[in-house]
Formats: sequence, structure tokens, C-alpha cells
Amino acid sequence: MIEIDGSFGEGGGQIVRTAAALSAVTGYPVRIKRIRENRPKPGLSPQHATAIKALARVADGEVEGAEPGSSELRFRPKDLVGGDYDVDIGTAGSVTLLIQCLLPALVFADSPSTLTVRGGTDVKWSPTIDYLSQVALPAFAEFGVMARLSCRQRGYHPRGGGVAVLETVPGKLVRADLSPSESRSIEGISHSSNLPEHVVRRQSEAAAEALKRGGYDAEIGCVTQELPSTGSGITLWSGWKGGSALGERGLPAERVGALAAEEIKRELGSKAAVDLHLSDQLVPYLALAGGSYTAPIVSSHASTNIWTAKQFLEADISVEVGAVATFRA
Ligand SMILES: Nc1ncnc2c1ncn2[C@@H]1O[C@H](COP(=O)(O)OP(=O)(O)OP(=O)(O)O)[C@@H](O)[C@H]1O
Repeated sequence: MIEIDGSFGEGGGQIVRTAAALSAVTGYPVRIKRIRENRPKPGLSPQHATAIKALARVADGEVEGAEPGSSELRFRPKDLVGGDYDVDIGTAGSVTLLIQCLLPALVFADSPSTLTVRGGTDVKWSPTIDYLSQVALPAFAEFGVMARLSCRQRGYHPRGGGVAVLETVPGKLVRADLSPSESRSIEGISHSSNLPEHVVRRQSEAAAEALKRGGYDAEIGCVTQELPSTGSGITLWSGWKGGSALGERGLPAERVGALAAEEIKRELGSKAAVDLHLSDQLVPYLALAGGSYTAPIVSSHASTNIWTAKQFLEADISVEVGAVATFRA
């Protein structure tokens, strides 16, 4: 059994998701201790526990300790079984982080799968649903990941109620070397629910103006809906880089648009191939398939994910830090 110290490095939920995902893929049972020990609310959060239980279904495995608040978890995977899976994270737990945990296993499953996830699609501290479909999945596809994501209904904090469907087809992963793009065109979507129509327009106009000042062309769609949850957000993307911001009470719509624009401008201003967030999300696929990419810096999420991947795989992953950080395996 592989033993993982969940408080290592970044010490967050990602160690748990990556360790369980790679346990499922390699078939090595894992015991994760000291889970999120240094977080204000240590142990598994309800959304981490839901992800692990869902992964156990896909891996036909046994799991102990996958309960909210638990500081220790044992996971023993068996066969990776494709099929239809329906997972309700409840409230506004992140749909994209649950997918982050299950996707590697679905890629190695014995048949195609349709995973329906209910929860928050555009929530803090996680990739937005548009970031996952427009930035992360296309980058994973370079490594051979065959997955298609559709957002049936957005879900904002705190009510959630979002629905996303991920369809996967298993296949062999392939080595990929991602190179930087010179593109100066950016796409995006500005969205809201139960808010006046001018909110999405002000978000998108502020973003487009800020991007134009930086010499970028932007095409940003606007969607106003009436859904069970209330909220707004904007995601911008260009190749393997993104920027996003979520509306909140007291934060002017113009500021939300400008924040997303500032983030993607910072990323596009770097000579790296992928953005900061993608650099940690790609680690499992880099470790499994080999390849290379560059990122602006080595984040603590990325170095911790590399450490976690090395506990399961022989992969010789290295990061060389210069003007940009080069990830290689
Ligand atoms: N704005 C964003 N855009 C894209 N990806 C993001 C964004 N914010 C966070 N992420 C990604 O979400 C993941 C967050 O992992 P992390 O371990 O911090 O999450 P967590 O499960 O909420 O755990 P914890 O609560 O312990 O921090 C990382 O892969 C990170 O790259």
C-alpha cells in the first residue's frame, strides 16, 4: 500500500484527488494521512469525500474514511469500469474539481462513460466550467484524453444546482510537447443568472476594453439566464491560457470583467506555453504519457502534484526554472 502524507507541500484537496486518481489508474492501493492538516477546516470537505466515493464506483474499489472531516483515507481500486455515472456533490461543491479527480480513471476504463455531475459550475478556487472545456480539456486532448464536456445548467455559490455532462472514450495516452502560441485573439463568455441584463454586458465590455488596450482582439459572448442559483462570471481563453472572475455582492460588474482581463493578459504576456493553473492540472497526464510544456513559474500546486505523481509512477518528471519553468517527463 502506498502511503501519502496529505499535508505535504500545498497540502490541500489536490493531493487527495491526484493520489486517489493515480491509485485507480495504476491499481496500487493508497493510504492518505494528515489530509488538509494545515487548512482552517482540516480533513476532507464534503466535496472531496463525494469525489472519492464516486471514484470508488468507477474503480469498483473499496474505500474507508471518505467522510467529511476525515483526516485519513484508504482506497483500494479494482477494475476501471465505464458506464453511466450520476454524481450529486450537493450545494455548490465544484463540478470541475470532481471531474479533475475522476477523469484519469475514466480515460483508462474498459468502455466509454457519461458522467453527470451536479453542483457548482462557476465557484471560487476552482476552474470555471468554461475554463475546463475551453482550456484544460483541449490541452489534455494533446495527451490523448478523449473527453467532451457540456454545461447543461450553471450553478453559482451558495445554491449551486449546476449540471455538467462529461462524455469520455477510453484510449491510449500519447506523449505531447506543448509549445507557446503567438495568438493575440481571445474568446470568452460573460454569464449571469437572476441579475439584470446589463451585468453581463458591463462585464464583457470592461474585459474587451482592457484587452484592446493590451493589443488583443476579444470576442466575448453574453448569456443571461434565470436558474435556481444567482450569480455572474466571465471566463476568457486563448489557446492553453485562461482568465476568469466571478461576480460578488459589492463588486462592480466592470471590475469583474477587468479582473478576468488582467489575469489572461498576465498569462499571455509570459512566454510560457500554458497558464499557471493548467501547469498543475496537466501533471498527471505528463506523468502518465511523457512530454513537455512551459509555465510562467512552478506553483506549489504543481510541485506538490509532481511529488504525488512520483509516489505512483516511475516517470522521471523534472522542472527546470529559467525565464519560464519547463516541465518534462
Ligand atoms: N481560477 C482558476 N482557473 C483555473 N483553475 C483554477 C482556478 N483556481 C483554482 N484552480 C485549480 O483548482 C485546483 C485547486 O486545488 P486545491 O487543492 O487548492 O483545491 P481544493 O480541493 O479546494 O483544496 P483546499 O481547499 O485544500 O485548497 C488546482 O488544480 C488549481 O489549478
